[in-house]
Amino acid sequence: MILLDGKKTSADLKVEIAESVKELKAKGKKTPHLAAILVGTDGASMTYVNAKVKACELVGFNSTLIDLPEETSEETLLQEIEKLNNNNDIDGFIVQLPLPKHIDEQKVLMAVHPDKDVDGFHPTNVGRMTLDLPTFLPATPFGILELLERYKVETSGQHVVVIGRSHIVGRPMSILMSQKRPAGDATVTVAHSRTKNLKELTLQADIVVAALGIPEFLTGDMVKDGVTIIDVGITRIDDSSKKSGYRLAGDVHFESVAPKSSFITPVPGGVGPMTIAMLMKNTLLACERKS
Ligand SMILES: Nc1nc2c(c(=O)[nH]1)N[C@@H](CN(C=O)c1ccc(C(=O)N[C@@H](CCC(=O)O)C(=O)O)cc1)CN2
Repeated sequence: MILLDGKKTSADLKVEIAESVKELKAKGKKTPHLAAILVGTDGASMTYVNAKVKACELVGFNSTLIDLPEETSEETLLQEIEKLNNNNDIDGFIVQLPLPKHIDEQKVLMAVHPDKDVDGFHPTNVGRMTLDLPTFLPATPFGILELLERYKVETSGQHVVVIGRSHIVGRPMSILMSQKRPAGDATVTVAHSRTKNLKELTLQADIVVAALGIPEFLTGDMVKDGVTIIDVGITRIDDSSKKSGYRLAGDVHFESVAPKSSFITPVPGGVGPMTIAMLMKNTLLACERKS
């Protein structure tokens, strides 16, 4: 069993991105600048946004964090987005999800200019991704492709079962892995909460992408020997024995699944850190595209 080490791979990627930034600077080009909008005080979202700002520092980007209170109106948020769309120094920006319930997420994501949409969530960019045209790929699926490629996991002709159909992970993952591309060319099945014979499907899978958000859902009896496992889930579970007060659980029951796997991502240290690194890659691309 080989661990797909997202922590190390993302660190390698950040070194590569930092090199590109140095080259840009040496040529007198602009320093990439990422902005992030955070609405509210959700603990996990704060952790992720802070990690994005820290990653910017590490690779030599400029960053701007716009921290808005929970009660921010949709209108105010749309105004903040418009300011970033019109700010020439900002190459790309993200609105951290989830948003508070009173805000229409789709309306917000559609307000981000596609050229600055480094999350790849705008319908224009989703369409371009679907047609396999140059665009910003959503960071989590992009990170999974990068991990599979760097670890030389065979995907061509393999049966991939993606559990979950979210706009951020499951849906784009299924599209990307079915395309003719590195870490693609797979035969993909998308399973979700209404799927009737899930275990029958996962038992046939060469690769399982677990992205349903139910902790430790996928167990050893649901997979075949030699399977590759991509665990996208990160749930915080109360645990008073930990200093933080919680432990992190993936969607995969690691203890029973790992012994049957050829490759498996851990939680933490698997897909999560790759998400941050690929956001940096998209921001660099946004900056390079402008110059
Ligand atoms: N605008 C966006 N919102 C959200 C996205 C996104 O790509 N864009 N994805 C997720 C959250 N996310 C990034 O924003 C993210 C999740 C997890 C990690 C990560 O590094 N996790 C660590 C554990 C960290 C911890 O909780 O202590 C790990 O897995 O090792 C980074 C980014 C939803 N929202």
